[in-house]
Amino acid sequence: MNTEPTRWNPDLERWETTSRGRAVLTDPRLNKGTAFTEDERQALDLVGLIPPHVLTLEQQSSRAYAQFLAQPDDLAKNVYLAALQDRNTVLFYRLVGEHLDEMLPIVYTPTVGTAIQRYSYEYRRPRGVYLSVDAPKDVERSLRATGLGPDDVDLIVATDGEAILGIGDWGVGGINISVGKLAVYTAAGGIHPARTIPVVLDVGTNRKELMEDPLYLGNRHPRVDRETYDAFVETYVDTANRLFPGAVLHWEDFGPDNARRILARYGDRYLTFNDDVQGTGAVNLAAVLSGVRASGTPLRDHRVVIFGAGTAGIGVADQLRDALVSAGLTPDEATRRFWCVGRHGLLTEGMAVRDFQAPYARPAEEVADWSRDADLGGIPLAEVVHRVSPTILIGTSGQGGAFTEPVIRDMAASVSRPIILPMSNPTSLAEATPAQLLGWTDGGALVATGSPFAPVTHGDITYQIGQANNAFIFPGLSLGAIVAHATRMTDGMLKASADAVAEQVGSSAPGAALLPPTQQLRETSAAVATAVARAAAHDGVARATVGDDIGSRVRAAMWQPDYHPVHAV
Ligand SMILES: NC(=O)c1ccc[n+]([C@@H]2O[C@H](COP(=O)([O-])OP(=O)(O)OC[C@H]3O[C@@H](n4cnc5c(N)ncnc54)[C@H](O)[C@@H]3O)[C@@H](O)[C@H]2O)c1
Ligand SMILES: O=C(O)C[C@H](O)C(=O)O
Ligand SMILES: [Mg+2]
Repeated sequence: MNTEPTRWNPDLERWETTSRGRAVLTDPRLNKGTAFTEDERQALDLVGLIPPHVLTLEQQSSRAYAQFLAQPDDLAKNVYLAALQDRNTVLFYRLVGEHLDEMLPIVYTPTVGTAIQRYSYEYRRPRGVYLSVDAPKDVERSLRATGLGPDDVDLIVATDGEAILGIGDWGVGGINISVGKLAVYTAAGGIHPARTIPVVLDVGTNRKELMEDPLYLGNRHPRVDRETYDAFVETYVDTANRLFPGAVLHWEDFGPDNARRILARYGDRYLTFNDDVQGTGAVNLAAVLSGVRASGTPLRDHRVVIFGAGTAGIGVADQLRDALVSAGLTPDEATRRFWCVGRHGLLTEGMAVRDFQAPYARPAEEVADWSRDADLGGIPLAEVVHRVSPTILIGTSGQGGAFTEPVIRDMAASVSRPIILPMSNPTSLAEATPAQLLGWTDGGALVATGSPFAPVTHGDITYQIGQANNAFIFPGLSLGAIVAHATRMTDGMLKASADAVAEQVGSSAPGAALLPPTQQLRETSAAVATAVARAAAHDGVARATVGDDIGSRVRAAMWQPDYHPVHAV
């Protein structure tokens, strides 16, 4: 029996609650603050607990916007919005939705990175579920404590905090990347906020300053050994899947080995995906496809250098390679179009590489007379670019400024419209800024970046900078899977998401962005979800019927930030 005092009644589209008085005001799902109607105030025992005048949601939103603008800096804005989210779900999403361009960078990349680093200092209230490797027996109890039943959850985002954006290990503070991704899911993908759970798997931290910080809120020990780690992840997956069998399991910001191992272990058994590997691969493919269109050179003729051969970099390579195969190359020919550069330079045969990097290692004879850098212990980016003359250069290294002027000028010397995608986050870790890239290539570069950048004027053209961030993929990807009742996330669904994003880019006129504008993220996500649901049906993993009305079904499934009646029971 469900003993929760509050439930959403989907048939009557209203909340039903046995709570009264302050308990109603402290539940962000129910709370409307000064917008509670006279009748609700009477029925829910709120009379006298809120000032008498009733405001509309629109009035509340414009007041909240003024409060937001009055915050002194981006971190304070993030904290302000988090507090609003804790008080009033609808108002939070109404405000964020009305100012998506301005607020996405606050609740999500890049400011979410600062909020994670400052987590134990800015802490106000808990949000989400904190699972500790030291208490695996409590995993079930903690997930049940959400009060959600088997049919109540569409999506769980989990991180272990080891590889947050490009800023590394931030332990329990990682919960904020799960929270931030879910905010994007709802604001941009219309995922019902009450049907999601943010999770952090606290397996310790290797950051000494956190372990020694008296205010640090996570487990104060190093990350556990692999066996303990795997057993804990297994407990999480089993329990989450048993309690919430329909939910998408989203993995975020795991270290490269764990990210790949988890995906390999669970990808074929559950409805699950790794955002950094697969979401990033798909958004990169979308950016490349629209760049290729603008470059005038067919996809099958491109050469790709990827700087940063980790979770994201190889995820990007894998999906791009599949696209080259679809464009007519053999798998082997396609693989040979990639030169991947890691922390010891170009991946070459004979180097100690990770198994997922191995297919891209270049033959020793090819590079025999290429110059090496003794400090690096291998062939540096500049030499690779000089030898290869790539048409596409992608940054997934987390090394701010790594695309230097000589490297970019060298690339542009042989390619008139080089596609250059510095995808690392947050902003300070971008491999180059759009202004630099457009300056060094005299406006020739086709640029998109992982973090948001303002437009750049060069000569008499103003260049819009598309954001090659997986935020263009994951909301629609999961929404499509949810609407189709998919049982797996297939490669076909990922490819469909990339194609759908690329199709949303209308123009390849000079200065046009390679990706759709952030302000249109809701429309883009609806298009992605529709394509993904169709792909799920095509791949035989959809349990729901996916017919001609799928576009309208997707739109109807998208949650909107509007107040609904709160009914006293
Ligand atoms: N735009 C997006 O949607 C998106 C998505 C995921 C990740 N990213 C960004 O990509 C970056 C990497 O993330 P990740 O999850 O792949 O991390 P990761 O740790 O798995 O990979 C980083 C890789 O960079 C390489 N590297 C590190 N130092 C280097 C150096 N000095 N020279 C050359 N290579 C070096 C290594 O090969 C390493 O494997 C981060 O900044 C992250 O924000 C962007
Ligand atoms: O979180 C983002 O902004 C994109 C990506 O998942 C990342 O790790 O950088
Ligand atoms: Mg990430």
